[in-house]
Amino acid sequence: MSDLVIETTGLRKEFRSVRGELRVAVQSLDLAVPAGGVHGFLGPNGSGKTTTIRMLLGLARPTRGTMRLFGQPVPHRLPQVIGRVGAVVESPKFSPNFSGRRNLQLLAGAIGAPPARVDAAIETVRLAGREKDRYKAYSLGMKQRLAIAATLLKDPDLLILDEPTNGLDPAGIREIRETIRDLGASGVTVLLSSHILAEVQQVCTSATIIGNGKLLASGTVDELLGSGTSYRVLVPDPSAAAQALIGAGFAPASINGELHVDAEQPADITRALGEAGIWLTELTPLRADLEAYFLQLTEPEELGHDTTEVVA
Ligand SMILES: Nc1ncnc2c1ncn2[C@@H]1O[C@H](COP(=O)(O)OP(=O)(O)OP(=O)(O)O)[C@@H](O)[C@H]1O
Repeated sequence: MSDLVIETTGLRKEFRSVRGELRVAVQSLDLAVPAGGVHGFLGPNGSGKTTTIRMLLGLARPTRGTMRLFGQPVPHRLPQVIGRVGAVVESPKFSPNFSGRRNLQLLAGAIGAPPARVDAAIETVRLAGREKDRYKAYSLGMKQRLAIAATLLKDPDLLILDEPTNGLDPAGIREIRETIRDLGASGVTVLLSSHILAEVQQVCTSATIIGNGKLLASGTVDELLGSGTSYRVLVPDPSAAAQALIGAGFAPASINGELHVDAEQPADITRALGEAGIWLTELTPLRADLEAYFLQLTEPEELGHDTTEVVA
């Protein structure tokens, strides 16, 4: 049996506007989320993250393609696996005049979860000490953490969080990120949808990047960043340096009077130039983070929706 917690193949979702225009929200999406850790589902606004999540949870019907949760085909066998899945996709309805704890107790009663799980969930999302305050007195971040606590009541193996830090202030964002990291470390598989690159880089072990509903890249965050990086090399005599680098097996590019060189390690560049008697004035990594990579992948996609594959 597959050890993937989430698997989609050729997933596609089309919407038709009131004027009859076709919009392809998700196209040919192959998503593979391994068990354990926090998996980022990264894409700009409108790239199809929520639509994909809604299909996985049986809230929207795919136009085409297959989906599996814990190896079981969904939506066909969703009733058999949904008990293992917790999801925060939209703001859940809590009673404003009840405390956070009371709200969780009511929910636990409704789904038949053991009462002891309420306090465990409060502890996990770091609401202890504030659990007896009324829900309406909670900050947005606390409300979001209570929503996560609600999903923990059934002790899920998979937690799906759609943009959980949206609308939060920096302190709220930090608390949610710490909570998500804790959950990933505790053995729950988390799918974290986000349009924030830094968030995925900080919190996730692996990620899938989508743009315009299409898969752009997938792998561990380290793989996505790549072991090789491009460096900007500043030297007093760029043409002499370019000759030396070519002689050492590099392929330098001259861009606006600067040399850009791909290398596994910056020391490889320093050594090659040093051996030719050329001393650097500056050596700067050009793709130091996921952000540059993400922009490089998604920028052309921002131009418009590709509906060229619409013909069914
Ligand atoms: N019910 C719907 N009817 C028509 N179009 C829709 C519907 N739901 C989503 N879309 C369109 O599908 C595309 C993908 O939207 P989706 O909400 O899945 O993106 P997203 O990546 O979750 O973005 P965001 O972070 O802004 O929520 C968008 O162009 C959106 O307008």
